Amino acid sequence: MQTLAVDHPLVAHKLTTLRDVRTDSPTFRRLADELVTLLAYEATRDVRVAPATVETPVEPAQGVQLANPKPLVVPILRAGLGMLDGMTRLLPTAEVGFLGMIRDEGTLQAQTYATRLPDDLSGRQCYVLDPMLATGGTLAAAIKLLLDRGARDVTALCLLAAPEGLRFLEETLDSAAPIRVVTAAVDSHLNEHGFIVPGLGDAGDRLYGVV
Ligand SMILES: O=P(O)(O)OC[C@H]1O[C@H](OP(=O)(O)OP(=O)(O)O)[C@H](O)[C@@H]1O
Ligand SMILES: O=c1cc[nH]c(=O)[nH]1
Ligand SMILES: [Mg+2]
Repeated sequence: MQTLAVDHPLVAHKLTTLRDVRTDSPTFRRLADELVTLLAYEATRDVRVAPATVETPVEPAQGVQLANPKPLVVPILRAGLGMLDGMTRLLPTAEVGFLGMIRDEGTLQAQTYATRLPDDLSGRQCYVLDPMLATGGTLAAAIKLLLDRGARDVTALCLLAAPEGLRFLEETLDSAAPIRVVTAAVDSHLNEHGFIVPGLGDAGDRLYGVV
């Protein structure tokens, strides 16, 4: 597994405001959207393209276009939805699948409550969106689901990752498939409630309110 913490002053600047407890939901949503577009630039560095020719006003030019099958973007509901627009702005022809997962805040175990994905993911490059990689249970279960459907090339985009969660993914995922995690930062540790420290709190609640 490869982990990339994107080292860029704009990412650090936006992340700092995102963390701030005084940042309201509308601002939090806008910053999450902007951050994912910056992360997506790095996360799609190996997106597959095929040669293409276009007519410029002057003469034909050789270029590239996204190869088929098109990439699949998979936000993990609920908080991952806050990253979807930012991602598809950069990859407008990508298809979108959905996973609904919730972590039991007592046991810290992830449960899947919704799955809407293509049955066959062989040959698809998959981009999983979830702002928080804490214990890693949610992301590990999501990636396993994609691998079980034939995906062999999975990149996860997170706003924050904990070292414990990254280690858990390393230990539990099939190392034969190339898995990448692209994050805005790797934080210090998890607290006794499984929250990322210093973190930003509950990402779903900060995006959408407490339910
Ligand atoms: O790495 P883990 O320890 O599994 O925790 C991370 C998960 O917890 C949060 O979702 P949550 O369960 O709060 O659901 P929500 O998006 O509906 O708020 C977050 O968005 C991740 O999906
Ligand atoms: O810090 C954390 C951990 C899990 N889920 C969150 O939203 N935040
Ligand atoms: Mg939540």
